[in-house]
Amino acid sequence: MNADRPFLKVAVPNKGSLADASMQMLREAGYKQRSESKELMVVDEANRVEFYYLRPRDIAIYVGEGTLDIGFTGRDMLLDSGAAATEIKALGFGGTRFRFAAPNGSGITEEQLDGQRIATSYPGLVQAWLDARGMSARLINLDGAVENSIRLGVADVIADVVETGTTLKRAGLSVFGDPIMQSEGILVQRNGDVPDGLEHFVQRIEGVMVARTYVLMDYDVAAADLDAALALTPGFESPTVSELAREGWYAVRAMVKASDAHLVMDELWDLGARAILVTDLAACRL
Ligand SMILES: Nc1ncnc2c1ncn2[C@@H]1O[C@H](COP(=O)(O)OP(=O)(O)OP(=O)(O)O)[C@@H](O)[C@H]1O
Ligand SMILES: O=P(O)(O)OC[C@H]1O[C@H](OP(=O)(O)OP(=O)(O)O)[C@H](O)[C@@H]1O
Ligand SMILES: [Mg+2]
Repeated sequence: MNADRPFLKVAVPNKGSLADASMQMLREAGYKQRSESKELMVVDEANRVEFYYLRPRDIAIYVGEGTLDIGFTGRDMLLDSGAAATEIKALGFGGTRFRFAAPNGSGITEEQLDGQRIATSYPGLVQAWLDARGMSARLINLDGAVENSIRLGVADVIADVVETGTTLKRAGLSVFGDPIMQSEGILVQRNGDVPDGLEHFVQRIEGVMVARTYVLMDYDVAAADLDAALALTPGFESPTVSELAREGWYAVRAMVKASDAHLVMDELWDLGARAILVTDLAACRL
């Protein structure tokens, strides 16, 4: 199958918050992944894909330079890097906000950032935010643990990734102003470039995302209640309706959002549907 096409080269985070979720998604999509954390690359011969394990911050750069075809990274890291790469798919994990924060009770506002020392690991994002407002500040570029920088006297405010807010709270800091951006794990490709094999790769990832979010629901319903039941379970495109051996009854099969499944089952039951079954999806191609 596709034996003559070149191997698709895919960058995967080797550590950090996106690494496990990216590898898990790839495994669910049927790809071979590394079995121990020291492996730098894996060749999946059967699927004609090579996986390279890299720092998440570097991934958009490799893809933008054309060394690798596509990669898993964070939206914040892509924009911070300024690499010639484009987001092609949001992946539904690694959700964070990028925000300014200052010591509790400081009362500082965004308008007062001119001339301040701002510590961050994302200088590209912060500089773009300042430029857009015609402001200037001294950026203190740190590798990580940015929340410590104010206490240690190298900065007045920070701009950093916030997920639960626990790290900020422990450091005695509070966010101020609007979020600079919302981030999540994304798939990136080189600007304007559609490498061979990309379509199937993206379809597999989309299949995993749908299989995670939807369940398959089957139920039996009397003809008189069929329309009301179908309105509750419109499916992804259209539900399958088949006649039952029992006169005047139908069997229905439809995809339902997993988060709504129990509510939908309650409502179907109330309108007279019976034998309501829910099945997890292992994979799909829609
Ligand atoms: N606590 C978190 N929860 C979820 N996603 C996060 C969290 N921290 C960072 N991220 C996201 O993960 C991506 C990579 O950040 P991460 O902190 O994993 O990289 P890093 O700082 O280079 O690695 P490390 O922290 O291991 O040195 C970014 O897009 C970021 O928004
Ligand atoms: O809001 P929270 O749930 O506390 O998560 C946010 C923290 O997680 C990340 O740190 P990480 O562990 O990646 O360390 P780093 O700062 O050294 O990158 C990020 O840089 C914040 O510090
Ligand atoms: Mg980090």
